[in-house]
Amino acid sequence: MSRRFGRAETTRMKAPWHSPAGAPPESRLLASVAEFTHHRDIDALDHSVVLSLAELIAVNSVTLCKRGESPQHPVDSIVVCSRKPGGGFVIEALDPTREGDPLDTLVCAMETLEAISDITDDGNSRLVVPIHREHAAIGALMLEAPDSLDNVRSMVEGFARIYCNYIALLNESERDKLTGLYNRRSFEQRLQRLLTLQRQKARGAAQDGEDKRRPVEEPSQLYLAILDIDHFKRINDTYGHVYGDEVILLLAQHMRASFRQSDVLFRFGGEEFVILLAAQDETAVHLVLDRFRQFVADHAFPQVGHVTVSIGYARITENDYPEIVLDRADKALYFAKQNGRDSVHGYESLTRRGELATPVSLGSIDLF
Ligand SMILES: Nc1nc2c(ncn2[C@@H]2O[C@H](COP(=O)(O)OP(=O)(O)OP(=O)(O)O)[C@@H](O)[C@H]2O)c(=O)[nH]1
Repeated sequence: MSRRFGRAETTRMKAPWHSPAGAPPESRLLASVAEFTHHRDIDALDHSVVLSLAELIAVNSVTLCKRGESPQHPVDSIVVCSRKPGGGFVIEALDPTREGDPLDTLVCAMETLEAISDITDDGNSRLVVPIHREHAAIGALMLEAPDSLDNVRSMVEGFARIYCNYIALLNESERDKLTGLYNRRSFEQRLQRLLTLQRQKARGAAQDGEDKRRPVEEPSQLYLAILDIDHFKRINDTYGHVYGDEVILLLAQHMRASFRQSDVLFRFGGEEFVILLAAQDETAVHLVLDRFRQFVADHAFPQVGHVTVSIGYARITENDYPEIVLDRADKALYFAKQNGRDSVHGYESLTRRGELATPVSLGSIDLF
């Protein structure tokens, strides 16, 4: 299989379940479904699905691709489980932004909602099955094997249906009911995913740098921003909670439309939102956040009219505890609230200018 997107995050795996030698195929199948639906964590579930299928069927590899939220980013994540020549499996998370085949084939199956059965350049059989719910694909499964995969197609489609139902349940527990944005519970896991993706991109960029034919991607930093609606209590008190809720909902929709698909948006509770975003540097992140602040200030909400927001942000590095970064961004937000609201402030620049007290260190806050 020609993989033009880069390799990353390798984990050596054993089969997750053990069915006795000679057990009937039905019990192996049930054992594998029981194993993957045991997971409550979406990344662990994804790994378990590809591994279970690779164990059940004599394949070279099983790929699970998850759909992105915009046409510019049709794929959100890709996980591949490959059989090793000496036995056992390797699971890799691949960079979903690299173009070419097999990404194009996976996207085609997701768009047409039709399974694709073909032969790869190196002569293997390939089966791509869309994972869909209510006429919309949430992803696709792709299998490659030396022999024909026609006889396993209905089983793979069954796996796709079970996976789809189960992921819907897990997704519900990760999302805020009013806005559909991620909730606070999913914050740490999303942050870890983003840091992993960041590492993959850095590695990919280094490889591209060695390969002079490829354009080098500009390095970027990760930032965490906390956005809070100003004087929200007044909105509730003046117009009632229903209009208050509508402001929260519309603001969330504007956030989705304004930020990049790769930025991760949370409603942390009440009228407070968190954004995880990548930017070239502090100037760039400030510009993006201030542009959104200005958009909100200029926008007229139904009935309520003009509303403003305050934003505080801080940089995230690999070694930071999430609580520390949240606390830094919160300090910058507090500064904005104390200094006129309707503004954006960065923790690092406030600290450099000596406008905040002592920088936040691990010993200074309660982690639990
Ligand atoms: N409508 C609605 N109101 C909420 C929700 N969650 C929290 N609130 C209200 O949001 C208000 C937040 O008020 P405060 O924390 O005092 O802050 P504020 O009035 O926005 O003032 P500043 O943040 O200082 O600008 C409270 O009145 C909460 O009851 C919600 O889901 N819907």
